[in-house]
Amino acid sequence: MAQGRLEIDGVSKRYGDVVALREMTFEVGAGELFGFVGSNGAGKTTTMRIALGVLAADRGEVRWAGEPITLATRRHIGYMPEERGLYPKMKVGEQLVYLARLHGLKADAARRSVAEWTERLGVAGRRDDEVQKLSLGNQQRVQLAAALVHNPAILVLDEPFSGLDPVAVDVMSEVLLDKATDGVPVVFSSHQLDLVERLCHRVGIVRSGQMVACDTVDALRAGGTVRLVVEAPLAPPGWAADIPGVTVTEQVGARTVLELGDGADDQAVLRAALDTGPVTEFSRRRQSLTELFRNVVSQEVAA
Ligand SMILES: Nc1ncnc2c1ncn2[C@@H]1O[C@H](COP(=O)(O)OP(=O)(O)OP(=O)(O)O)[C@@H](O)[C@H]1O
Repeated sequence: MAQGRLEIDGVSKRYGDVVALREMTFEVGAGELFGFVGSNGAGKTTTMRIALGVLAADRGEVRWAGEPITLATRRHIGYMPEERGLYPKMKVGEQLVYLARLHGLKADAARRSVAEWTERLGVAGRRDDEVQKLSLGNQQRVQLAAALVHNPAILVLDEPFSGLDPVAVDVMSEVLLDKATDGVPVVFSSHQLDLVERLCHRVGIVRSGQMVACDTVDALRAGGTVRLVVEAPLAPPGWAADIPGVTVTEQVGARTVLELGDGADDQAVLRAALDTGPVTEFSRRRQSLTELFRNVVSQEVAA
């Protein structure tokens, strides 16, 4: 199957008076794992539904491998909806075979694929159980299997990690990385930013229906505030207050976290710390995606 990038190009959408998306634009390359993050109501689900074609955009276009997505190409998308979409009274195995066949697999291939994915996702022993008898986490594993059984060329997953236990998170992470390695563009939304930071090649931060930052986490960090962590057990409160260009953001016990402004000298901080007695830790701390996210979102609010 042809590999290609998924492009969301200038997509706008209103629900009555509510503007859900304003020229939403980003792309996910073949083989790329893309994390889609944003506050509640920012427009992630709306974007994903439009990418899948279950919702029409007011303006803009979604393309795959350079061509607008059509009914035929939609069959190659694996989608995991936020509201989940399994039939509660149907047996897990029957349901997955049905879904695989709906996407064009022959009966034998569908059964093989269902056996493979339920095994991989740890729900093979539940194939004869009704979906409603499974725990929520296991239903979610089945939902992921439903997105994968037809060997999709694009994966679009709405909060696939929510509510999963740590082992299931590892299984899900591994599957998504493997699909990306196979050349599939994979986009998923999540509020678990540590996970997004760890897994994704690139991240898009969306606010009020617009993409406000989109890059690798390292690139998004570049130019951000430099933070220092200093542990000086004998330092009195306020020991760093008079160092030029330095703001203390946290002081708990022996540990102080400081932000360096433009031109601030980290060696001046070290000297001031040593003046108080022993220094047991002195390190630079990289901004986490959570901190980046807060900055981007608050900048936008201020704008
Ligand atoms: N069917 C609908 N009718 C009216 N407004 C809607 C509808 N669906 C979404 N919206 C509105 O569109 C905006 C974007 O919602 P969307 O569900 O896409 O956000 P989200 O980023 O997925 O949020 P969350 O993280 O909470 O799932 C919100 O203001 C929401 O209230």
